[in-house]
Amino acid sequence: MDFDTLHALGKTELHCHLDGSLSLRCIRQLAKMINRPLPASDDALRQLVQAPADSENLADYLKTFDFVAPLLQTKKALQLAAFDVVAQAAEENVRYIEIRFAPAFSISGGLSLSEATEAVIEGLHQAMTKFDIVAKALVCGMRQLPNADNQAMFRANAALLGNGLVGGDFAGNEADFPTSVCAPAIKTAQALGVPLTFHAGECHCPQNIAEAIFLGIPRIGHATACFDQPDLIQKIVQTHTTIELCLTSNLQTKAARSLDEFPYQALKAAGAAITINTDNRTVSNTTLTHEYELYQTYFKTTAADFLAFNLNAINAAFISEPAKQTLRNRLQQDYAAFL
Ligand SMILES: O=c1[nH]cnc2c1ncn2[C@@H]1O[C@H](CO)[C@@H](O)[C@H]1O
Ligand SMILES: [Zn+2]
Repeated sequence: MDFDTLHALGKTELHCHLDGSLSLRCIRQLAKMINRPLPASDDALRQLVQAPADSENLADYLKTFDFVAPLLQTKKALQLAAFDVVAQAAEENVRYIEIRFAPAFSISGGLSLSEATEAVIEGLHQAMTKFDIVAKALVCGMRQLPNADNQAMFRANAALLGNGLVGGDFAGNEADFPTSVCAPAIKTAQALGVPLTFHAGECHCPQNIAEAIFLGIPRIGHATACFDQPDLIQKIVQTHTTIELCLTSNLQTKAARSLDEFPYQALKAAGAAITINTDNRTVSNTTLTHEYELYQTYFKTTAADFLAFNLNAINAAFISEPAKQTLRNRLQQDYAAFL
C-alpha cells in the first residue's frame, strides 16, 4: 500500500505520550504563554524537541522531555496540549487513542495531581467534539519517583476513572528502577481499580517484563527484551498479555540495537496480541502512518495484519464492551476494501 492508503486506513493507538507528541505549533503557542523564547526556525526548534539520532540509551532519550515540561504547568496549557495531540491523531485517521502523561511532572505551577488530569481530559473532550475520534487519558507513575509519590498520584486520580481517564502506566528510568522496586505502587493502583499498562523491557532486561506479567498487568509497553526469550514469549501468549510495540522509539533508545532485536516477528509467529504505536510523535519524529510504512517495508506487514493489530488494540483498550464493538465495526468497514 502506498503512503496515502496507509494514511487513509483507520487506526488505533494505545501508547502515545502527551509531552512527547506536541506539534511544533503547539510548543510555540505554549512557550508564548509563559514568555519563553524559542528559536525562530522550525528546524532549530526540532533539534531541541527531538531525541538525538545518536541517543545512547533510554536515559539519554528521556532527557529530551525536560525541554517541554515547563510548558505544561497550567490547566490551559494541558488542555491545549491534549487537544493538539488528538488533532494530529485524527488527521491520520486514528479512530481510538489513549494518551498518557505524568501528573507529577505538571504540578510545579500549583496544579494538584488531579487538576492536571482534569485539564488533559477537558482537552480530549474538546477535541472529540471537533474530530471523528475517541480519545482517553492514562496517568503515568514514574519508576524513578518514590512509591509514596506514585501511590499519592493514583489515589488522587482514581475518582476520575470512567470520566475520560481510563487507566494508568509506569514510565521512566527502567535501567535503575526495575519492576520489583515499583511493586508497592503497582499494587496500590490495582487495589484502587486502575487498569494498568506498564513500560518494560526497554533496557535489555526481560526480567522486568516477566515481573510485570507476574504482577497481573495485562498490557506491556515495548517488551523489546523478549525478542530472544521463547519462554517469556510463551508466557505473554498464555497470559493473553497485549504488547504495545514502538519501533522507531526502540531503535532510538537502542532498546533494539537493530531490527533483529525488535520482537515483532517472534511475537507475531507465537500468536501474541501485538499493537503498533508511536510512543512519542515529536521526540521520535514519527506518526502512526509512518510506523505502518516501516512495518510494511521491513516486515512485509499486510492490510490483514494491520486490521488484526487494530482489533488487538480494541480488545485491550480500557473502555466498555459496547464502545469496543462500535470501534470494531468501524475498523472492519475501514479495511473491507483492502482484504
Ligand atoms: O519510551 C519511554 N520509556 C520510558 N519512559 C518514557 C518513554 N517515553 C516517554 N517516557 C516518559 O514518560 C513521561 C510521561 O509521558 C515522559 O515525561 C517521559 O519521561
Ligand atoms: Zn512510552
